[in-house]
Amino acid sequence: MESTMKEMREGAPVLEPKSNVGGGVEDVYGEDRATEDQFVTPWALSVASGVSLLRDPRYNKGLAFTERERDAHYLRGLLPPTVASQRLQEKKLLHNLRQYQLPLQKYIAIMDLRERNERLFYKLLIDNVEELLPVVYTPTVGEACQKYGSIFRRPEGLFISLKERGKVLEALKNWPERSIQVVVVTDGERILGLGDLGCQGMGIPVGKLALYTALGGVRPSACLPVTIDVGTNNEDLLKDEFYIGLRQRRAIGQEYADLLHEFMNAVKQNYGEEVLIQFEDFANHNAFELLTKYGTTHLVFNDDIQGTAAVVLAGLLAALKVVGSSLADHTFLFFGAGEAGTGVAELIALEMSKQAEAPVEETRKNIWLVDSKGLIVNSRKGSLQHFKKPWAHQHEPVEDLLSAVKALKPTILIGSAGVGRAFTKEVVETMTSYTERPLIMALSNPTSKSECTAEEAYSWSKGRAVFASGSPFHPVEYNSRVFVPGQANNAYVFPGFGLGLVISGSLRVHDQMLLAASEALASQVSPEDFEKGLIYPPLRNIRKISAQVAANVAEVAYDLGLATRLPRPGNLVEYAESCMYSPVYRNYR
Ligand SMILES: NC(=O)C1=CN([C@@H]2O[C@H](COP(=O)(O)OP(=O)(O)OC[C@H]3O[C@@H](n4cnc5c(N)ncnc54)[C@H](OP(=O)(O)O)[C@@H]3O)[C@@H](O)[C@H]2O)C=CC1
Ligand SMILES: CC(=O)C(=O)O
Ligand SMILES: [Mg+2]
Repeated sequence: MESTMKEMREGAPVLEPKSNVGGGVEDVYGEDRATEDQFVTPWALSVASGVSLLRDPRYNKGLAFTERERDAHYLRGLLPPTVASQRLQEKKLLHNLRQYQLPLQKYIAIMDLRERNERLFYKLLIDNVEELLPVVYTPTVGEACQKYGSIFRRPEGLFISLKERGKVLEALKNWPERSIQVVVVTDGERILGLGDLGCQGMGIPVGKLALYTALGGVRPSACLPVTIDVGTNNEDLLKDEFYIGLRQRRAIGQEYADLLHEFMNAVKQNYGEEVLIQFEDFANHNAFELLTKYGTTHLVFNDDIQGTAAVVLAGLLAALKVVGSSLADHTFLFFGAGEAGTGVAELIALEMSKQAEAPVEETRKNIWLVDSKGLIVNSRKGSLQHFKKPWAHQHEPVEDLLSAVKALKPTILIGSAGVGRAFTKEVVETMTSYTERPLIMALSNPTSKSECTAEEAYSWSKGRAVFASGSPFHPVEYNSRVFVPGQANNAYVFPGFGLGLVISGSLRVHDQMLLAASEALASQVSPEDFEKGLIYPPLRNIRKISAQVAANVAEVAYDLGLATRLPRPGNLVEYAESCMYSPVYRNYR
C-alpha cells in the first residue's frame, strides 16, 4: 500500500483493477483514485440512455417518460413511479416559478429548466409568453447580465475573446451543433440602456435566441449565441472578483476589427452563406460600420437599428388608423439619436417616401432628433457622427427636450436615449396642449430606463396619449377607463424576420423586407386591440404574427431574387407555420 501511495504521489500510472473506492464501486478507470495532479479521461457515452438520457436537456422528459420508454431506455428505477403529462409538468413549473418573489430568482429557475429539459422550457414559454417574456427577456435579462458573473453556471453560448485570435474557427467547431441557422452576437458594449457590461452581455444573445425559438419557431439546435470579448471599460466589472470576462480595457481600432473579421469569416466558412448573423447591443460607433461593412458579403441584420425600426413603424401605422391620419401629417421628435433613434427615423422616412412617391431627402424633413447635445441642427453638422448627418435640419440651436417640444410641436415623440424619466410631466402636458392624441413611445430598456411609465403617459395626458414602451407595463386605470399599453419591442419582429430569411434561404437583408415586416405586424392589430389603446397585437398571438412576418419577408426575398430555397412555396404563411419548431415531446422508439 505504501508503495502505491508513493507512486500516486509521484504521478506514476496506478493500475490496480480490484481496488475499491468509497462505497465499494470498482474504480475501473482510476478516476476516483487519481490525485489532483494526475490525468483522467473524460469518458462519455455517445447514445443517450439511462442517466445520460435524463441529463441530456434535448431529450430529457423527466417524469413524462412512459412505462415503455422507461423499459426501452434503461430508466427503470431512475425515476419515481408517477408518469406525468407535459401539461402537468408545465402546471407544476408555473406554480413553482410563481412562488419566487424576485424576478432574478425566476430567471435563474427558468434557465435551469432549460438546462434540464429544453422542450418543457419552450412549451412553458410559448404557452405563457405574456407572463414569462419579462423573465427571460427585458427587463429581467438586464439584471441577469449585470449579475451574470455571479449566476454563471454553464456556458449557454460561445465566448470568443481576444485569446481566441487565430482560433475562432476552432472555437466554432467546439460548439456541439453543426447546422446553425441563426447566430446572435454581441460585444457587450451597449447592453440595453445599461451600458458596457463586457462579457456579461452574454445574457442578451442567449435571451434573443430563446425568443427566436419560442416566438419564431427556429429550432433551438440551429441557434448560436456568441459574445465577443475584447475587454470592458466598465471599471466596476474590472474590479469585480466574480467578473468572467477579460480583465482589460476594450480593444479598439485594428485589433477590434481583426477579431470581428475573423469571426465573420469563420461563421460563413463553418455554417455557409445562408447563416443569419444578428448584431445585438453593439455600441453605435461599431454597429453602423459593421452593418455596412458586412451587409454586402454576409446575411447580417442589426436588431437595434433595423428590427426596432420595423416594430416602431408597425406601431405607427397601426396607431394612425386610430388617430385617422397618415405619417406625412405628423411631426416626429426623437429623444436619442443612436442606433434605435436614427434606424427608426430612416424607416419612417422610407415608408413616407414610398407612400408619397417623394425623395427620401424630402420626407426626412419632418423628422427631428435630439441627442445629448440638444437638437440636431445644421450648425452642428461638422461635428456630427455620420448617421446623424441626414437629420441635421435648418433650425436655431435648441438645448433640451422640453425646449425642442415647445419649438417644434411634435405630434409623435419617441424615446431611445436610455435615460429614464426623461419625458417629464411638462413634456407630456405640453404635447397634450396642442395635439388631441399625442403618440408617445418610450422605447428604452429595461424598465428603469423607460422615458416615462404608462401611468404617467395616460394621467399627464388626461387619457389622451397613445402609448407604448420597450419594456412592459401593466394596464392602467384612468378616469374609470382601462388602458392597455403596448410593448414596442423588436421582439415583435426579429424572430419572424429571421424565420423568413431562413425559410427562403435569403442571402441578404433588404430594406424592403423591413417595410414588409412592419406591414405584416401592423395588419395583425384588431379593432378590439385599438379599443383598449393597443397599437400592437397581443403577444399571446406571437407565433401567428411571426409566421405572417416571416411570410412577408420571404416574399420580398423571392421577389428580389435573394432567395435560394426553390421552388417558392405556394402559400408562404402556411409554409412558415409548417417550418416552426414545436416543443411537444416526441415518442422514443
Ligand atoms: N424597444 C426596443 O425594441 C429597443 C430599445 N432600445 C433601447 O433604446 C436605448 C438606446 O439604444 P441605442 O439607440 O442603441 O443606443 P445608442 O447609444 O446608439 O444611442 C443613444 C442616444 O441617446 C442619446 N442620449 C444619451 N443621453 C442623453 C441625454 N441625457 N439627453 C439626450 N440624448 C441622450 C445619445 O446621444 P449622443 O449621441 O450625443 O451620445 C445617443 O444619440 C436603450 O435603452 C435600448 O435599450 C434599443 C433597441 C430596441
Ligand atoms: C430590445 C433591444 O434590443 C434593446 O433594448 O437593445
Ligand atoms: Mg438590443
